[in-house]
Amino acid sequence: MKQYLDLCQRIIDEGSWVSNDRTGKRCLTLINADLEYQVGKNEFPIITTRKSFYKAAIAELLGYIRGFDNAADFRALGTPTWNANANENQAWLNNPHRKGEDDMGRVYGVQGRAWAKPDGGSIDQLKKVVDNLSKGIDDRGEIISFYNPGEFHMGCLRPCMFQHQFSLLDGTLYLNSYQRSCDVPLGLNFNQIQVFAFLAIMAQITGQKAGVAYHKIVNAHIYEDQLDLMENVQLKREPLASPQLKINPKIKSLEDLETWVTMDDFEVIGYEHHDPIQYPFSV
Ligand SMILES: Nc1nc(=O)c2c([nH]1)NC[C@@H]1CN(c3ccc(C(=O)N[C@@H](CCC(=O)O)C(=O)O)cc3)CN21
Ligand SMILES: O=c1ccn([C@H]2C[C@H](O)[C@@H](COP(=O)(O)O)O2)c(=O)[nH]1
Repeated sequence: MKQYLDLCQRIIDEGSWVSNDRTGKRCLTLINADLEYQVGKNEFPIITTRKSFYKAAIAELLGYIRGFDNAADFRALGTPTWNANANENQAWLNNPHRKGEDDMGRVYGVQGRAWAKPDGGSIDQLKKVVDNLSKGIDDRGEIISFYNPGEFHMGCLRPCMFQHQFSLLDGTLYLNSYQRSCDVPLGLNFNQIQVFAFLAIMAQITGQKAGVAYHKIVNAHIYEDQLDLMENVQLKREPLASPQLKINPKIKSLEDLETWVTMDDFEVIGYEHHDPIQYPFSV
């Protein structure tokens, strides 16, 4: 929690104003932040200075794992977070590749599970990594990349957390996640949980011991209409103790994640938090 608050304060103290054409808003922006999560020690990096809807964050991750390309599937799993990008952004609504209501196009999970090969067929990046890690193999390329510039025009948004690399060292599993663009008040609240949970889940289904997750953020920003709430409400609050994430131990394979797992299989034990804050969202 402290590293999150320190990043917010750094943006306020050292950030520069940048105008953003896509949203038509200005952002207070900082380049480069490195966050670390102790997954092996189960120090769950959930925000306590406001109420965090952590189940929605995990539902997003599960949707990426399942290769979803539709905001309705995300809603059914328990998160409304893709509704606006699928249905309210004019550039995407005008895009001939959009297949109708709720379609997100070839984003995140589609790239992770079905990266199109130029010579036909597709690549399931996630399955390859799971299969290797389950056998104790780290070929120094256990990478899941969502960043496919050749298909940006076929999706509603370029991926923000665009790459995850797993490493096995001395019987411990590590994760390095890379994020090109981060809405710190809204997105990072979810992204921290997702990086942590991704390592915890992958360790569990591959039978490895979880270690540390390293989260690199390049462009970290606060939108102009979020700044007052961050500076004068959230940063005035005292953080509370970090809780633990409990994942149903019956989840043992990628197939389990693809079929029967729901948000009931994830619980945060002892989550104390301050009141919710509703930050404005930019589409
Ligand atoms: N501007 C922007 N910021 C983002 O963080 C973001 C995007 N766009 N587009 C794609 C995804 C969608 N994500 C989202 C979208 C909405 C919330 C949000 O409204 N969160 C609320 C509660 C949501 C709920 O009720 O479950 C929050 O208070 O955290 C968070 C992340 C993260 N990403
Ligand atoms: O997981 C996510 C997804 C999105 N975001 C934020 C970061 C930016 O504020 C927008 C995306 O806008 P771009 O113009 O494509 O950079 O969404 C996030 O923080 N986390």
